Amino acid sequence: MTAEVIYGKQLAEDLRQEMKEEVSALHTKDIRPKLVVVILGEDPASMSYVKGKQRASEKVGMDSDLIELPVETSERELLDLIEKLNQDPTVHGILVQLPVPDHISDQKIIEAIHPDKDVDGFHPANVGKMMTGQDTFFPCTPYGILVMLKRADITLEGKHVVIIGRSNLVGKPVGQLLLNENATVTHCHSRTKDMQSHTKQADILIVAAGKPSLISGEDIKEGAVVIDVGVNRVDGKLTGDVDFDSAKEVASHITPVPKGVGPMTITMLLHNTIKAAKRIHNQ
Ligand SMILES: NC(=O)C1=CN([C@@H]2O[C@H](COP(=O)(O)OP(=O)(O)OC[C@H]3O[C@@H](n4cnc5c(N)ncnc54)[C@H](OP(=O)(O)O)[C@@H]3O)[C@@H](O)[C@H]2O)C=CC1
Ligand SMILES: Nc1nc(=O)c2c([nH]1)NC[C@@H]1CN(c3ccc(C(=O)N[C@@H](CCC(=O)O)C(=O)O)cc3)C=[N+]21
Repeated sequence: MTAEVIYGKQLAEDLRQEMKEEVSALHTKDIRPKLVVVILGEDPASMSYVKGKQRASEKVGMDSDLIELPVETSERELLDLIEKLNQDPTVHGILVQLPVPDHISDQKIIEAIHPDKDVDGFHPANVGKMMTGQDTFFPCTPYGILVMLKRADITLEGKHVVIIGRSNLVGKPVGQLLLNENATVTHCHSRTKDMQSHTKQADILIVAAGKPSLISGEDIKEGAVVIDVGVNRVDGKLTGDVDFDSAKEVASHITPVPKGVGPMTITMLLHNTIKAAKRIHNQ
């Protein structure tokens, strides 16, 4: 079997076309969805993601601001800035690029962003809503994966989904969203014993470990769907966590890196920002 490749990039472009029309319709009502991204320091990988997001928001006609702060910015200064953005009625979405430098607490920053402007979906209030099956901002990468699976006509109900990873940003929320869709969910992590015995059971395998070539064809059940979330730079080249060439011989569907999950993440960020603007303006 040679897998069908699911190009998130193509789907992302289609969805952004639809969003462009939605944004123009909002402009006629004097609503201008606006995202503000805050980044501390000049990590090249972070900068590249942030630039991608800027380009994407411009393309759909959305307003977006990038606030670049020096790496030595204090926690107090960052919290004050977030408070100012919380109060600013022209700002609908706030994203602080994570991780922040060690002298600042990620959790404090996440909790400082007003839940109504938390387009990352990381605030405990929004996480709690997701856990209890309520509508809210869903974290962008998990949500992008869900939309990609649905658009590829992959049934989720009753499927065994195995996720490698249990981070608050990716692993845990993707498991929760798929549980909400009636999948049976297993998480593997660094303390899991005999991981292959789990991955081999997966109808849908989601790999979010940040370890290049962690998974290859021999770890995958014939006909499984493989979603590669990993973004690793190896010898200057971007690669995922899955050995694509061996995996595609076994899987029925597989996402590439690049052009897979990443572009969907950015698209769901735009979606959440439009949702925030509509909600703030009671649309
Ligand atoms: N494409 C996109 O849009 C995005 C991609 N990413 C990428 O996804 C990957 C994961 O991100 P994130 O969740 O933030 O990363 P974290 O480092 O926070 O989490 C990694 C998870 O993988 C587990 N893990 C690590 N090594 C192994 C191993 N050898 N075997 C089994 N489990 C393992 C860890 O286990 P434990 O909990 O025990 O430590 C942890 O739960 C990264 O490559 C990141 O760059 C992230 C966000 C967006
Ligand atoms: N508050 C916060 N929210 C995030 O959502 C967040 C974050 N912090 N910190 C970093 C991670 C990582 N992340 C990516 C998003 C898109 C691509 C992406 O679009 N990748 C392209 C390639 C881009 C390139 O060529 O560099 C692709 O896979 O095709 C990658 C990585 C979001 N993150």
